Amino acid sequence: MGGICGKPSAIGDARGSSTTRSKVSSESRSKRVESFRVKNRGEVRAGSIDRRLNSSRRVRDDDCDKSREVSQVFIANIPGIGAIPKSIEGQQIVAGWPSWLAAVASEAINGWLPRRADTFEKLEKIGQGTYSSVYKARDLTNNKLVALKRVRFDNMDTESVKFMAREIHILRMLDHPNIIKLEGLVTSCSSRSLYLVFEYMEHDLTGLASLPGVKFTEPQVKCYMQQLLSGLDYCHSHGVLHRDIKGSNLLIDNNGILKIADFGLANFFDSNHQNVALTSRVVTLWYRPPELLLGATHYGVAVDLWSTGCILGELYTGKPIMPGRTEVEQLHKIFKLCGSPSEDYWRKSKLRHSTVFRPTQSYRRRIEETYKDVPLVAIQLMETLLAIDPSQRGTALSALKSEFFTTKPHACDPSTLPKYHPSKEIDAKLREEEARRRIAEGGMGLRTDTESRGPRESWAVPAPEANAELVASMQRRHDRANSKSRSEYFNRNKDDTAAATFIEEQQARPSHYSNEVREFYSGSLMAENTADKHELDSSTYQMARKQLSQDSWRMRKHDLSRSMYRAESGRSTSTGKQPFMNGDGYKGNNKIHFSGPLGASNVDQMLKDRDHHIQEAARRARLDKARHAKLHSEMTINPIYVSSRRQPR
Ligand SMILES: Nc1ncnc2c1ncn2[C@@H]1O[C@H](COP(=O)(O)OP(=O)(O)OP(=O)(O)O)[C@@H](O)[C@H]1O
Repeated sequence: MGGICGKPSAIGDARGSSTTRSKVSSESRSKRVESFRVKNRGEVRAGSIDRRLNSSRRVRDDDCDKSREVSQVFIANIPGIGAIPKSIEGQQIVAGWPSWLAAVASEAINGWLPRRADTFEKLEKIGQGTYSSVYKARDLTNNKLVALKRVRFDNMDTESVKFMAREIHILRMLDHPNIIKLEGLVTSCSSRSLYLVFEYMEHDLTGLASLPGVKFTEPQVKCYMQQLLSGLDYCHSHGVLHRDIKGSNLLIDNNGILKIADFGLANFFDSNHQNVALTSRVVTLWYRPPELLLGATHYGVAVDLWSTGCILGELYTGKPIMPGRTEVEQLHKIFKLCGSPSEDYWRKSKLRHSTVFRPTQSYRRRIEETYKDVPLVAIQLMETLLAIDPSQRGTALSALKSEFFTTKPHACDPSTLPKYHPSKEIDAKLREEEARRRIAEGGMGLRTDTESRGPRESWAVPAPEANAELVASMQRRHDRANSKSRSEYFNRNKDDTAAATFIEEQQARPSHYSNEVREFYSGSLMAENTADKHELDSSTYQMARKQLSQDSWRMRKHDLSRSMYRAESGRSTSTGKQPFMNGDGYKGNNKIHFSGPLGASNVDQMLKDRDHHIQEAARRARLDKARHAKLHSEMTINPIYVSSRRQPR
């Protein structure tokens, strides 16, 4: 994919060779296009691309072979995708699709021809997702700006390609003003990656909300919510769950139009019976509903509605409303705000993790009292969307008919919204990094989250670890031949983490339950070891300290704690000791904390202690570093001194 990734300086060099290539193959190309057009009953629409091919701004794609010359054509408005006979796969290869893609994703590309890389001019990177990078580019065929989402298939297992094929398949099916439009695909003959071509959107909601000084008005919030719910209603009525609704996946253009993007986790669902098992490892942690955290595998539209409720709260408050760092903490935040599930709910839902996650005390619902400044109609909608029982959340359509939209002030027209500077989640991250760098340069040392960032920016971007399980889950799907689609339909547990399966095993074997599950949860909530000697001597702690200087603060906290946990658990194993836990899963100020059953006081205390330990460890690391620096300067000045002095720990 040299063309897409090529630097502007390479553009001039590529001009001659591409032009020659274009002339040489023009005859065979038109024959093949014609043949493909006939075979697809005239669905192929040849673009007026040849003129553009002579453009001086064309980028290099030297690696692609001549068979790709046919590819400067695309199709619009593809009807539903049916079963693909084998002969179509052959035609697809003739039409320019790489055989590895046609073999696995024939349905997804059916009726389309690949775009070629040198019909785009790459401009800049605008997004970094879990398994993809997104670039702003210019489509040289029509001079329009586009977004190119590059998906790499490093180890090229067919399951990864099928996973991507589902995203393409779903995107092609959906056609709605509030859903991002997939305009084409670019393949590379040289590398096994694929570019998805989308219409270009200037903002995403996370980036916009984190712009300094931006505060949304009520008509504006209603305008965004109306568009989000309209897009969702369309998805749901077409049998598609998005399963990753969050600010950075809600794109907004300069005309105020909001479009739902990133269908990487989307899937079809059975709207009537919900009898098809789906994975519970979906939705970014902050936006994940309680039933998924509790291991539900039969669910429907309610998962997207929960995330929508989180977005609504975020639009009013300017920050994510439940930013948990781990699944346990996320559930605790949910219970504290939305109340704990009723007895009836626990009994009926039979959720896999309910035994271990069930709080020892019940929590009261506190949405209204928490958001006193939010208008009542918005609170009412939040109450519905953030119902603990998914069956109480209604539908996107019922939300659209709610008083929130019928009461004045009404949603404004998107075109009347203020125009903003382009802003993306990636920009918010960069601003955050810059702010941290400035603080570090100012000699203020390491700070906690809230100390080191502005109030608005501070919660704009999910912590890298906030979605660790989801990332790991997706990574597994890509790394191993263990696709979500396969596992969801044939074995609901395969796609879940070993840890989740582990809980089930433990539940089946009550005699081993406590110790093993405690260990699992100590990993989940993270265990802290505060023994100075152990921290300072262990090589893992040294590694963690090294990371302190490299990573973002949130990442630092996460890795530091995990390294310390690993060190601690390694020691426990070597001595053969099992960690000790008292009745409520919390063991005072020292050593290890376990999540165990949730109790309001113990979790709050645990989190407080954990932050305290992390700050302590960071402080000690700073002191240690200063000691090293001092000693180093002494050694440099006075070599004799060195030999007579013992090395520091
Ligand atoms: N059509 C587009 N126009 C402009 N920017 C886009 C477009 N599509 C994506 N982006 C930017 O790229 C970012 C990442 O894109 P996307 O969410 O599709 O990738 P991903 O790998 O699935 O991400 P994640 O893992 O965060 O869900 C988005 O948050 C957005 O800022």
